[in-house]
Amino acid sequence: MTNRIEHPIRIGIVGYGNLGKGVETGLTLHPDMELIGVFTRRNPEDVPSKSPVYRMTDLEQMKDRIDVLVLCGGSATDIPEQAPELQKDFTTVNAYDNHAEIPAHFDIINEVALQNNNVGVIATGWDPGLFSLNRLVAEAVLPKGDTYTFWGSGVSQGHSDAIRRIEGVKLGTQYTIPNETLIEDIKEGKEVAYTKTSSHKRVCYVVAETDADQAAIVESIKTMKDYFVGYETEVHFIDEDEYEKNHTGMPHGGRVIRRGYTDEETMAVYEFGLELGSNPQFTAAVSIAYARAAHRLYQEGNYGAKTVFDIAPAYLSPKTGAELRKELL
Ligand SMILES: NC(=O)C1=CN([C@@H]2O[C@H](COP(=O)(O)OP(=O)(O)OC[C@H]3O[C@@H](n4cnc5c(N)ncnc54)[C@H](OP(=O)(O)O)[C@@H]3O)[C@@H](O)[C@H]2O)C=CC1
Ligand SMILES: N[C@@H](C[C@H]1CC(C(=O)O)=NO1)C(=O)O
Repeated sequence: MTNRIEHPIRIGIVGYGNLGKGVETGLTLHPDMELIGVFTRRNPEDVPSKSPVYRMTDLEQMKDRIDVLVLCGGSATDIPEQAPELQKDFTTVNAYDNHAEIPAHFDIINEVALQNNNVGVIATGWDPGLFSLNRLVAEAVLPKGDTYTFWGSGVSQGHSDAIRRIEGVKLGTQYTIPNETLIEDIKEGKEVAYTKTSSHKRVCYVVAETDADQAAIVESIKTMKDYFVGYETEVHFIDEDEYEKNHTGMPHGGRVIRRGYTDEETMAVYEFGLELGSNPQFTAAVSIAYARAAHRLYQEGNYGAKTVFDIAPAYLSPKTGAELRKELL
């Protein structure tokens, strides 16, 4: 692993939504990184950032001024469209979270990154991301057992982004509610049926456009592949005042539980949990650490697409290998 980087890592943010704001805020906590600018599809004057804001077309003449682009668009449509194109000219990091499509996204980014000798770290964040990593470790350590993932209660950015993309939806937030009884049964060692339907409920609050077809919106949500199909889902239509008053917070969290065995009958429970005051800010914090790793991998000539499974933890830290080894004691 390349030790400490000699100059700050120069970061560009693509897309200024909740996640983009989180990266902008989070970067101020990392002395080895600097924000070069925010890049948006909108008119820069319409973007409420105090940082330099550019049009996407400005990236063309800024290739030599940016080390890593953190792609903060929505996974439903933005990342699949933007990431392959931007990968031609930049090392990138994204928080792509359409789980079913991650293998395909990896292959697309890998081909472009190898053709252009750069790095594309995909599906960072917490799920996918740190939850994925912990599921891997838990299953490697406890090969005999079962793994359960629970999210919430809180706001899923991906699911909220997805409903906001539906025609006729002006504003939308999706809450994920875990089945706490099922969690208790798992921890008590009971036999459980863990399915989409049994494990979570999804509750959506939507502000519809004035002339929108509300029945069509409900149908679009409940039949949305990869996001809502299989889950018990509620859709509530509210006015903009109620939305702004009660549904703009973005707390979340969850836990990965591996109930395993270290012999035929001795049980071990591996649990990794998160309690997040701000889902987007934490997701941004993970993407920032992986932006550091992406730049190091680029400097080592270790090109191509990477997931959290492919990157040694030490690459995430600003500390040198020697400093980290002292912390093992
Ligand atoms: N892996 C993980 O654990 C997690 C992943 N995510 C992923 O992050 C993605 C982004 O989430 P989030 O930032 O909440 O999504 P937002 O809807 O806030 O932003 C998505 C994009 O929409 C555009 N946008 C934002 N605000 C406005 C506006 N007022 N008017 C017009 N366009 C706007 C921005 O692009 P532009 O500036 O170009 O207009 C922005 O990049 C989610 O879709 C999810 O997939 C999120 C949390 C966890
Ligand atoms: N990717 C998720 C992060 C977690 C949250 C979640 C859910 O509530 O279904 N699944 O994964 C997000 O966009 O918030």
